[in-house]
Amino acid sequence: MGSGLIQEIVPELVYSFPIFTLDFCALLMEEIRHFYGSKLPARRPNSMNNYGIILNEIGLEPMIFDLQDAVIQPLASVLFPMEGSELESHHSFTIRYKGGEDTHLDVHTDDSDVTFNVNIFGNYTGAPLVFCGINGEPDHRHFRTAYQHQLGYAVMHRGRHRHGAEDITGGERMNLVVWSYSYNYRHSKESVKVHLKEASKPDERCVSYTHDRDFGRYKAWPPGKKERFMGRGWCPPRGKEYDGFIPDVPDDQLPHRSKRGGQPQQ
Ligand SMILES: O=C(O)CCC(=O)C(=O)O
Ligand SMILES: [Fe+2]
Repeated sequence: MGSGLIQEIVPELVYSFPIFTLDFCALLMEEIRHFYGSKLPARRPNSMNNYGIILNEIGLEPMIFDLQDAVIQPLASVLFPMEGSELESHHSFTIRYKGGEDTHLDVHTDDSDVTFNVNIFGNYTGAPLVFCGINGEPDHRHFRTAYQHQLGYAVMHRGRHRHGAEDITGGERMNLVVWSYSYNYRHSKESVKVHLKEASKPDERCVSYTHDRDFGRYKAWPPGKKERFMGRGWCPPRGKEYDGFIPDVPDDQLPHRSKRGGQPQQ
């Protein structure tokens, strides 16, 4: 931190630093475009991402382990000592936003303990990465900052930090994302999820159509999302709503009231 290379984007929560040279970004893009060109079948990295590739499946697992050992682990143990002191596995993938394809990523938390996210193709406009609060805290749906990716720069944050990517307005953005896991953290009492009552109504930029019960009160539904998600959200959990909360669909009108008590992630 003292070197000035690592910038604190949200104090104590989100950091950014240069990591890949422009040549390396171009090489990685070449490899990924070759894979797209091959038309080989690809499983998608998660349910929110239709155009990404799982990097282990195109032979890049050893490279990502090297990256985890050399960069992610040493930084995570200093920046996020509780979640990041012993990272031993990862799920790594690319994400792509482009007009006519996925244009954004709904607000969410990651199924990771520490997330490392580098921009590897930057010929685009829009698509800021929005950070809100830590999942379960009273202000977890309050806007903190909008970060504009820079080519070759990484962002690091905890998996349970609520975030999302807003619409791309032109060009194409591609990022490499590494979700790292810590067995020890996952089996510690610190990782037990506690959801506190929300302090006040959410900010418009922090509501999620996938997860929230009151999305429609704050934002217009993107095309096709209302039909698919309205009445299916879990957030805020019942009993933890802010004063004055009104859901999009009252509980007694929910056709498929979820029996799950938990908080689904991506
Ligand atoms: O667009 C971004 O940079 C965020 C990607 C992200 O949050 C994810 O893939 O989980
Ligand atoms: Fe994410």
